[in-house]
Amino acid sequence: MAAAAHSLLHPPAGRKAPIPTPHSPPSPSPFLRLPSAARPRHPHRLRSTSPSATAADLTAFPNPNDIFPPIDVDAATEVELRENGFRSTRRTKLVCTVGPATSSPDQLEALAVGGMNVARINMCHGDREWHRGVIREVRRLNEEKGFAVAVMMDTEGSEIHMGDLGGAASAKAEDGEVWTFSVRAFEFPLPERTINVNYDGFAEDVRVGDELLVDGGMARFEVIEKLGPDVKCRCTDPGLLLPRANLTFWRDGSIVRERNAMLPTISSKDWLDIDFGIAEGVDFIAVSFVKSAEVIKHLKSYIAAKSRGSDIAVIAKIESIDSLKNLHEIIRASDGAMVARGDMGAQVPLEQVPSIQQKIVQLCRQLNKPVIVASQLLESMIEYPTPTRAEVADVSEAVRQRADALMLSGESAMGRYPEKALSVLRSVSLRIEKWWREEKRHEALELQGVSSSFSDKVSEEICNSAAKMANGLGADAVFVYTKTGHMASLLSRCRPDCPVFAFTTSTSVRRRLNLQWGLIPFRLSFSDDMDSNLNRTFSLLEARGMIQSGDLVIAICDMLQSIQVMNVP
Ligand SMILES: Nc1ncnc2c1ncn2[C@@H]1O[C@H](COP(=O)(O)OP(=O)(O)OP(=O)(O)O)[C@@H](O)[C@H]1O
Ligand SMILES: CC(=O)C(=O)O
Ligand SMILES: [K+]
Ligand SMILES: [Mg+2]
Repeated sequence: MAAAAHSLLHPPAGRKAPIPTPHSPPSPSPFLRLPSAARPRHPHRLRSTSPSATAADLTAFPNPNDIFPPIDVDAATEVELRENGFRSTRRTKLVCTVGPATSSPDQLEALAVGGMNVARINMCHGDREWHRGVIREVRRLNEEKGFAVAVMMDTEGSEIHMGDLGGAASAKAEDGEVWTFSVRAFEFPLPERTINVNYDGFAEDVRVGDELLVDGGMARFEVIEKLGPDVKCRCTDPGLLLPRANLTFWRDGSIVRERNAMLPTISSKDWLDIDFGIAEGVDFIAVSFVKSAEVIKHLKSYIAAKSRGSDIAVIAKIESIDSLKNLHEIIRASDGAMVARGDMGAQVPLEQVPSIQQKIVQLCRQLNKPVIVASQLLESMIEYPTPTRAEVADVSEAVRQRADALMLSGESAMGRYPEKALSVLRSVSLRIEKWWREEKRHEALELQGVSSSFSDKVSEEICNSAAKMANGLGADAVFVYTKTGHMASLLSRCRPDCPVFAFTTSTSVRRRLNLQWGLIPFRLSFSDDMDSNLNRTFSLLEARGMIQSGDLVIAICDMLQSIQVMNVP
């Protein structure tokens, strides 16, 4: 079960060189104060256990709630902090798609231990009972084992896709074979070389000569004959057909969007799934094949009316040509975005995907929305225990772009090495983040203002200043006390050199912050008296060995809009 904390690729990164921190006692006023500069410096001691302590540590650890009820942090994050030290702890968040390979309690726990921040369930696959089982198991792990894994539900959407393969896990299409794609309702088992298509207009919309792509080109066919509901196609590029694989058809080099362009983004099945997600209290709903901002606004107001007070975040999946056309409005309307490269690669030429990815990542940062880079990051690890060099380079690039989160799909859902794949994401993230900090590769990205009200503008400026001060002073951490999570996300947006400890009273805000770069969300009740908040936090964290006397902390709070700079007493 132990997901190795450190690299499969490199030896464990050694302990980071000691970071000098100035000493000074905390001063009493809640406003901007600096520690006295000319104090002696002492090396930052790391409260390390063994370098590869993850799983063992977690099982050896009693449930933190039993001992320290007033403060909660994700158990695996706490271990990572000890292992890597404050400043070197992982910033990039990790999303794992749960599937048959990872849905048992032990498998889910292994992913949580391995650093999964968000568990994704894809409503294209599995049934209601299966989804409910996974959601409840994640919640149970959180409660009983001290994790804070969030749950993301990903809608099916109503793009054209194949049906189930009559129970088969996959089917192989060979060069030259003739397959029938049909809109007929078949009894199982399906006739040989027959694929059911979910879109009723399919047989009318396609023309002889069109090219049919399965999963964006994993297999290709040419339409050779139309016979009522049946469309005969010859395989021109052999490949593996997976149940419910996405289908697109192309004519004269362009994707065909006939009447299927009118399909709703959220189908009637999706609405039922969304009701289910709201009832089960998922943290994120990712909307597949978003075409416009309207659908996001519609869903957000539905959630607000239906779930009164709960704050499910809506993530726009950018995976179609229409979503690229309306990118700004869609992202502005959403609580985050996903670069869904799988289907996107079926709709735009593959060579355009990398620049689109970079554009979306930067736009999300500008608009202060978390962004997930998804699909095929470690595709070969579905079958093999080590990634290809090219995959490692791809993961590195997403980390270097400072995307908030990376996502595993088939690698964790149905691959042979889910924990190893997660461990690769972890070690590559750590290594590239460290490289970036050491090289001080501060990007040219100039952050523009995102706030509309004056009060928000003040918060934004405080966050920008706090991040800048943290970098300039070599702070060990920024502490942010936030009711809604907004100030924490503004800090994350600045991508500071040290981690951000985000204290929030709400369990759901805390789980939502799991998706944002560099944030370590804690649940803590706090007051509007910053001095007492800080003293309480210091003693709680010190008792847990998470901070120690002398650590330099910059603290901000959304209620007071103050900045304090102080050493842990
Ligand atoms: N709940 C599940 N039950 C069975 N198989 C699953 C499940 N979730 C995922 N899979 C398998 O893992 C593969 C990759 O998962 P992923 O979530 O990326 O789906 P996808 O079908 O490729 O579509 P998309 O991500 O575009 O919705 C799927 O094609 C499917 O074979
Ligand atoms: C994740 C997803 O939906 C895609 O890449 O298509
Ligand atoms: K989906
Ligand atoms: Mg998709």
